Amino acid sequence: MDITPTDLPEVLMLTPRRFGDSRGFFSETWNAARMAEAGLDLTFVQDNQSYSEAPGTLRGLHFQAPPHAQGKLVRCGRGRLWDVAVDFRPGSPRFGHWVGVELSFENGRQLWIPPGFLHGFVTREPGTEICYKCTDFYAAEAEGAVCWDDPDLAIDWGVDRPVLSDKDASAPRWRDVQSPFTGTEGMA
Ligand SMILES: Cc1cn([C@H]2C[C@H](O)[C@@H](COP(=O)(O)OP(=O)(O)O[C@H]3O[C@@H](C)C(=O)[C@@H](O)[C@H]3O)O2)c(=O)[nH]c1=O
Repeated sequence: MDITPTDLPEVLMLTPRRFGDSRGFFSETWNAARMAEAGLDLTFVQDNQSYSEAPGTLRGLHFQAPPHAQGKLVRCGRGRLWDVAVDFRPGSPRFGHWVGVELSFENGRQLWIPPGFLHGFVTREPGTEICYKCTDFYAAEAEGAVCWDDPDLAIDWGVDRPVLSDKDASAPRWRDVQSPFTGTEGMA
């Protein structure tokens, strides 16, 4: 497993080893003991999958407020997507900064997004599947969102008119959402 920090140092890119043979490949997509040895001692309680038909489908930017804050380990099971994390921790020197990484079935990459970050993604191929492990359960009452095309964040999604849910199409602006985080999330 190769682990590389991104421009947001708490957001990590993980590339599990693939054992290829004449059938295809085998890969451990999560191994708690090995990851703990590598400094990522995490407990996941929920696994999620979503599937998007059209390329240019955008989901985000989402978070869950404490005490239900979620860290997410994201990978692409099929197709290709652009995964984005935004630092939403008050007091962080990188508050409001974002990072994007292409995740695909082909490259097998994963992105670790700690609690305290917004998460969103846009699909880049038809029939794209995303899978992610979460460190806390879904809690509808703790859900929050920031609009994907916020000018203060200026995220380069590579699409102008994405397919959105009604909820995401009417999400509030970054400057109007009070961060519920303490600022220490994601610290080692
Ligand atoms: C996220 C979630 C949704 N749901 C339900 C609520 C709703 O009826 C339906 C669809 O929910 P949404 O429209 O919020 O799904 P979606 O827009 O795919 O939301 C997801 O987006 C990405 C970017 C994330 O990071 C996730 O945490 C989650 O917020 O699924 C659950 O039952 N459990 C869950 O964990």
